[in-house]
Amino acid sequence: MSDQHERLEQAEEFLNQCYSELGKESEELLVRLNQVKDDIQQSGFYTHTYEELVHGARMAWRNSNRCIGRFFWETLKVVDARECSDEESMAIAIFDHIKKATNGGNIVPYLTAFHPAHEKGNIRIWNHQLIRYAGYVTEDGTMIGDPASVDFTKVCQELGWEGKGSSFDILPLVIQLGENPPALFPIPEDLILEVPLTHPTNPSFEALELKWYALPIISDMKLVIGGIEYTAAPFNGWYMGTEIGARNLADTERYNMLPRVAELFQLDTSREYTLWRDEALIELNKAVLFSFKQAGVSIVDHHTAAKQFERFEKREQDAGRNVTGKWSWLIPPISPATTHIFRKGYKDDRVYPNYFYQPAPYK
Ligand code: HEM
Ligand SMILES: N=C(Nc1cccc(CNC[C@@H]2CCCN2)c1)c1cccs1
Repeated sequence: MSDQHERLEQAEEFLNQCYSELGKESEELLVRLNQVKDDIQQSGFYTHTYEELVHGARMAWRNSNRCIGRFFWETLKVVDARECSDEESMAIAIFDHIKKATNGGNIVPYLTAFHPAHEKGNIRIWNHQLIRYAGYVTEDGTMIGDPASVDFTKVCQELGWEGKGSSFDILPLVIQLGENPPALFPIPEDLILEVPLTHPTNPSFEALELKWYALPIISDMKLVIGGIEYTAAPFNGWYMGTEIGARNLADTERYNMLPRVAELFQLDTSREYTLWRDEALIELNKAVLFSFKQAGVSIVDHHTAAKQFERFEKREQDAGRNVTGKWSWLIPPISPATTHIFRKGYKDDRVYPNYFYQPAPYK
């Protein structure tokens, strides 16, 4: 099938569902379908109305099989940045996204949509997340910062960026428009909200000098709505505590903090069966949730998140829609069997609109 015919099919499927969910009259839908059919036959492309873009981005979140946070899918705010045609105006739109989404700690889920593929040049944001810590391997092979960022940190250095060399250097924004060379923008420090980590009952915890950033904002996925591909559409939510406490700071191939936490709590690390790793994990996750709450920064624990997901499942059933999911991502990394998710099966079917991985623009 030609990609024009394919795009028309995807457009019709999306518009039918979108207009039905928005309760629009069939007359309005028919007019729109004819217009889109003409546009695609003329140019192989069509442009979403703002309303279609907003609802499409929300549907894509609702269809994200790996996301436990989908209860809030209808609250996603969408900024239309499709007019941005140069790297500077994109950087400004991205800084504006960070500011509005952070909202002093009371995080608001936002998505900013830059112009889709097919128009002007293909836009890519090279960052995995807009706010993330750098990773360095020193000459003697020691690791500083986030090991997950080592490759991207090297790319930023090759583009002329110089980090301070600390464990928590915020990486610059890297934007590429079409075949232009990538443009590099340090993120203004006053836009970055961070939470220093303390423990509710162990005051010596702060000696670890740990912190994490408040705003998780994914910037390397592609939003596909009705056959139109938004290759730069950064979106943020708030963190689930385990992402920071059970993975980012705990994984041996990330900040690998469990031995240091065990030492602080004087746990017996001589044998696995003392479950010192598990105890250190719980203390670290308690510290993350406690610190974010203390700082007035939105975060959700994995038990509450699972309960919200259960309410999402019920509401989707009531709406006559099947809930698709990827079990291995939906269960939390600690105490998974204490959630209802553990005992359920989910079909990992691909439903559109949705968010997708795309090849790294550098390597
Ligand atoms: C509002 C609070 C939210 C919470 C607490 C939340 C929670 C999560 C968690 C814990 C994951 C698994 C991440 C991992 O294990 O690396 C995830 C995945 C995902 N979420 Fe959400 N989410 C939220 C909002 C959003 C929003 C606003 C969107 C998009 C509009 C979204 C789309 C996704 C997608 C596409 C994935 C899969 C990412 C991948 O495959 O790597 N989520 N979410
Ligand atoms: N809370 C969040 N966490 C999240 C969501 C999507 C993707 C990610 C990052 N996932 C990739 C990492 C690295 C491999 C496995 N997990 C985190 C959100 C980020 C943006 C919106 S919600």
